[in-house]
Amino acid sequence: MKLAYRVDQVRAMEEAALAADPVPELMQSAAAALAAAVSDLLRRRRGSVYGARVLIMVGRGNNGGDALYAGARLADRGAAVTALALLGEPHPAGLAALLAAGGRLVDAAPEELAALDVALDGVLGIGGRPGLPDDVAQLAAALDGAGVPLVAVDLPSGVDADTGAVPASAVRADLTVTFGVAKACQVIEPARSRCGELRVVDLGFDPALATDALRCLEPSDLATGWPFPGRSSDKYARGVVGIDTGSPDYPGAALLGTYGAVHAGAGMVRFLGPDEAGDRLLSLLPNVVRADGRVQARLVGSGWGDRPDGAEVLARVADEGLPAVVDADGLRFLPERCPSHWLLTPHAGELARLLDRPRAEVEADPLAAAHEGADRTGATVLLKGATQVVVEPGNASATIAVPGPAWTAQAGSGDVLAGVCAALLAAGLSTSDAGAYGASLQALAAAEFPGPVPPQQLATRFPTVLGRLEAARR
Ligand SMILES: NC(=O)C1=CN([C@@H]2O[C@H](COP(=O)(O)OP(=O)(O)OC[C@H]3O[C@@H](n4cnc5c(N)ncnc54)[C@H](O)[C@@H]3O)[C@@H](O)[C@H]2O)[C@@H](O)CC1
Ligand SMILES: Nc1ncnc2c1ncn2[C@@H]1O[C@H](COP(=O)(O)OP(=O)(O)O)[C@@H](O)[C@H]1O
Ligand SMILES: [K+]
Repeated sequence: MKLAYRVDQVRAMEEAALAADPVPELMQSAAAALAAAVSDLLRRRRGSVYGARVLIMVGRGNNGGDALYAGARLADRGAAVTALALLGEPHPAGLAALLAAGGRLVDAAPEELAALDVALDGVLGIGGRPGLPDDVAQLAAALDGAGVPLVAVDLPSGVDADTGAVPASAVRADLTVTFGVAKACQVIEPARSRCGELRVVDLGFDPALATDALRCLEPSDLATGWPFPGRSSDKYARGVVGIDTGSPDYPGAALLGTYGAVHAGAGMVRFLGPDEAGDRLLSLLPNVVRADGRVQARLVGSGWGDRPDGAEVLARVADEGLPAVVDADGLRFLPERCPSHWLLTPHAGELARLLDRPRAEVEADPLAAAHEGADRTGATVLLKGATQVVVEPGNASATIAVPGPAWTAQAGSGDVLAGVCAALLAAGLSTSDAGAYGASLQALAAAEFPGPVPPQQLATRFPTVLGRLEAARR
């Protein structure tokens, strides 16, 4: 599992490290690692650092300082390094080091950008506000257009470091060399995609100083935490899911959720929704049981439309006390306070309606919106989207699912995912793990295909992915 942090947490870790080591030393460690990463890139692309043409875009903070010191190291190795000050006076000691090593300070970008071998973005780091002045944005876009590899120092300038939003112009990097720990913007879209490859430089920060880091799942976490059946497991150990989804207008949601639960390994699925969907389901999946009986987790809400008894169904599910996934239209009928063993699976529009806010606000800061949703409802929230985040009520931490291709963004994907999450709840996982593992499985399965596939076909790839994960455990 990777961890990522907000700026206030990074600053606290930085301060503690600074108490042990003076500023220049920390900056020198950062610059040395940055110079090494740029040297690797130059060697890969042109064989050597010697004679490479390097442009450094410099702001007026320590981020520019890192870039200038790294530039000095590259100049020492024979690169032709040019620094361009973009926001005023650059870091004085860093600039002095670059000039002493034979680098130059210029007041305009070179005419022929395509002749550059690499550009460093040392404009803004964790002290930056989102967005870039127009001239900086134009230069960054021109470098990108000219095919010059861009290395972001700590983070791509212009992104919002804490939310992952890109509200205005921002650098698009090929490589980001980040210091101490990963930052939230490196794991949340759309900023995540602006980072390119991410390299985290160890500066000896103490992660124990921040208890509520963002937990970013990797496939190995699924291999360890997925409830694979044991040799003596029976269908009840694997878990029985009771599904009441779909409606005459939306029968497909019932089929898709059931596909999700069955292919994610539910021991049994009882389909308790409308007959139209149930009859069709049996012809596709004869293993599905239509009779009520023992159930270990419920799935409700997908494809309900304006179901007239929606609130009563949810009240019954709450009284019964079983873990449950409440998806889609079910979210319109939530009680004042939900049981803590419920997992809500809204997309941004559904969460916006729940919080009575514009959708754009949820999309601009999905993490904050998911926290608000969990705290208000009392249930765990899996907020779906390009970044899938899971938040428990009263818990300042959050889990981010393994990211997957955008092809997943299609009608019906959410229905399948809700079925996967319900199967995981029935197998005994916590609401938070069920949401995060479910969303991760969907992403890993989607990554198996070179392009779009319908969600029901995606579900049939779950067994292959799970088989591989289980084998990786041994
Ligand atoms: N303190 C330390 O010892 C270390 C700091 N490090 C570096 O220091 C960086 C943070 O440095 P700073 O706190 O100086 O902050 P920045 O270097 O991010 O820059 C802040 C400066 O830019 C200006 N600014 C912010 N947003 C702007 C915008 N949108 N348009 C125009 N100007 C804007 C601010 O007014 C301020 O002057 C980190 O990202 C990292 O690169 C690393 O060297 C590790 C060690
Ligand atoms: N850009 C994206 N990249 C990857 N996955 C995405 C992206 N956008 C949406 N998704 C995923 O696609 C699924 C869509 O779910 P949802 O909108 O609820 O569909 P529906 O309700 O029609 O079934 C969710 O799992 C969501 O997280
Ligand atoms: K930067």
